Amino acid sequence: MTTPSIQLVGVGRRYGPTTVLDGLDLDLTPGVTGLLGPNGAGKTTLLRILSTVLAPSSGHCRILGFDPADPDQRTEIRRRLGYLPQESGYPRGFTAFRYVDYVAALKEWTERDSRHAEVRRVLALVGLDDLAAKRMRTLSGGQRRRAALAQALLGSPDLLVLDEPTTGLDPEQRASLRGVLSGAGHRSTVLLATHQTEDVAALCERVIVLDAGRILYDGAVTALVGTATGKVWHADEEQAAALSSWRTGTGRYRHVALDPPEDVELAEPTLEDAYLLLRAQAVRDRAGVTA
Ligand SMILES: Nc1ncnc2c1ncn2[C@@H]1O[C@H](COP(=O)(O)OP(=O)(O)OP(=O)(O)O)[C@@H](O)[C@H]1O
Repeated sequence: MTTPSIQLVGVGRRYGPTTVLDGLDLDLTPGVTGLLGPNGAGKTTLLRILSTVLAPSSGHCRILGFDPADPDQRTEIRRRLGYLPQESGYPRGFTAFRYVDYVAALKEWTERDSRHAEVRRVLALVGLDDLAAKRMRTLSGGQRRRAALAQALLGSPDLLVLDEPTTGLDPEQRASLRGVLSGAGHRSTVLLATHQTEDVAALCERVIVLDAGRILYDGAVTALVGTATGKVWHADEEQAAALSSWRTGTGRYRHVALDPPEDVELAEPTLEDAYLLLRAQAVRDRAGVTA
């Protein structure tokens, strides 16, 4: 059995009186794991804890074999970590090359020639090699996001923590990024928080769904998609009671519901369908408990 590169036991986080993460138990091993959840579920908070930016209020973490609560061990984690925050500031006057080179220097990459070679490698990985000499302020939003991603990839880190990496990327860049991340997942532990269920379906074997600071689902993507079988269907009419319902380009409606009618024309479910159903079931369960 592979030793987990991340182990969380009873990890919680509060902001004042508000509990944002509630006693999470989680093991992560190499590969690309998707992290889904609604706005405010606690995804960024979890990623910040894994990146040693934020300390948990309770519980224990072991990251790449080190304890982030110990300052020396925290440094060891940071040496092996690549982190793409949800929002990052940019030195606007720096070129893309200088920005990534600056981060590489902060990461203790002292030998200039090998550092520059690594900066060129990661800029090429995110498709910015031709734009390396442009200043950050003159790049588009998606191009700046790719520069931020390039800094996370420096040194092929053992742990890659990415907060919505595909936001603002065009379809070619998103597809190309999938290649980069699946490659990274061969040797590293990659955790990818996103609202793009297609990216998770395309890339990840495992998905974690966070909801109100708790893990609602942790398992295989295929198993989660399988839970939606029989709950997605096509019809000629609108279905007001459905969880989601829209008229597709073919002129027919596609419906998703926890309790579909009988004898319907079933459609192939997607991860998005399964995610919507999982969340709806959780709301129903909570209402049932409080009723
Ligand atoms: N510094 C902070 N002080 C107080 N509350 C905070 C702070 N940071 C986050 N929160 C709260 O913690 C909760 C979880 O936020 P978090 O950013 O982790 O969610 P998320 O799942 O990443 O959401 P999104 O999908 O919108 O990015 C939210 O209710 C948020 O308001």
